[in-house]
Amino acid sequence: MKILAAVDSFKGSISSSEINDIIAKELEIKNLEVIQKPLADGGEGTMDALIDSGVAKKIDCMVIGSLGEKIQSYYALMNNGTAVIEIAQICGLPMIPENKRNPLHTTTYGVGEAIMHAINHGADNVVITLGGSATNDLGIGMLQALGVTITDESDQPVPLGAAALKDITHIDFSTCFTAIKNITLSVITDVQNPLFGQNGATFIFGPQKGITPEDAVEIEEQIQRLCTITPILEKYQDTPGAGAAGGLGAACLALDAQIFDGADWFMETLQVKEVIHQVDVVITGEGKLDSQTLSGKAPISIANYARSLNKPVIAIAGSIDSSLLTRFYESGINVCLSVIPGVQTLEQAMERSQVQNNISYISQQIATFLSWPKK
Ligand SMILES: O=C(O)[C@H](O)CO
Repeated sequence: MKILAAVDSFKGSISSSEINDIIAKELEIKNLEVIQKPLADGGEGTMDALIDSGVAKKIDCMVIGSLGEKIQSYYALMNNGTAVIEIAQICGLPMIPENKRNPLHTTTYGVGEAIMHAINHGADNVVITLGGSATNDLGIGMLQALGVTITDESDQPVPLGAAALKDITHIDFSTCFTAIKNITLSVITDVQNPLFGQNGATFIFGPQKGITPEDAVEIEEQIQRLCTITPILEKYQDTPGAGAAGGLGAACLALDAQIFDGADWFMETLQVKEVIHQVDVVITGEGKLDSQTLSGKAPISIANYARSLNKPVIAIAGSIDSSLLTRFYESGINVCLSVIPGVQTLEQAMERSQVQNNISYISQQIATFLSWPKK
């Protein structure tokens, strides 16, 4: 029997490749054949999943972090010339201490620097994964790093951070570096929100980044104003995903980027669908199987496709929202298994060696079941 192990990372605990390795080891003891595919949906862990699977190499780069200081970051450069840049590794919220979280001063400048670094390393296709940012600067920092002219009424470049949005009187995309016009730019967004409005970037995601209600109103007004003076931003203000990463989505769209669904892009890139054709059973899952999983996360994309081929799907997870089981079944998952063998605190259940043990435990159960009856 052939099995596909394609489980997304258990965020904050263990990577996709490590989980698949544990599953493969336990199943192979029972003489089951396992094909492994790392899984990600464009969110945290996307670059690592590509690097771990060997389809991309890790390229280190020094860029400006969200607080304006130089930081060591990296991106994934695939053998086909596609660079994948996870903005959460450059201006991500968890990268800065809580007392320093303030979008008035945080910037996306480093994202632009990473894009240029990748182009200088031969990338002709750059995929930016948006989400988990500490910024709300409408992508102005990134645009500045890419040569877009952004000036105040004295024709001076404006400082970094959303506090300077109010000073901008002129945005000119025509000065954007030619190198950007010569590559294909794509974005994968973690949310579908528009740029502004009650459901937009600032009001929905600003508070988690430390925006005060008063600052939110001011930033919102400035973003709307900048759209009215910049037709290319205005064009994309309502596009789903424009509000991702504090408006970085809109800035990327203005650079002519195409928006992709993260899970689909990943499955396509790692040819996961082709493998589903070859196997008898699919094992997928992620840290939490919940309502977010149902809104297009990678395990659901896999399960959907497997169902279309009539292949059974086992989903494993650290926690399962049991009120949604019917919806998981309808989406192509045949059984949802918790990896937790007994009572554990959240802290224990997320501790690395405990997670490894838990995944071994559930893999042994699956292996015993799938290898029956003994020949
Ligand atoms: O970074 C953010 O603002 C959120 O993750 C939504 O994209």
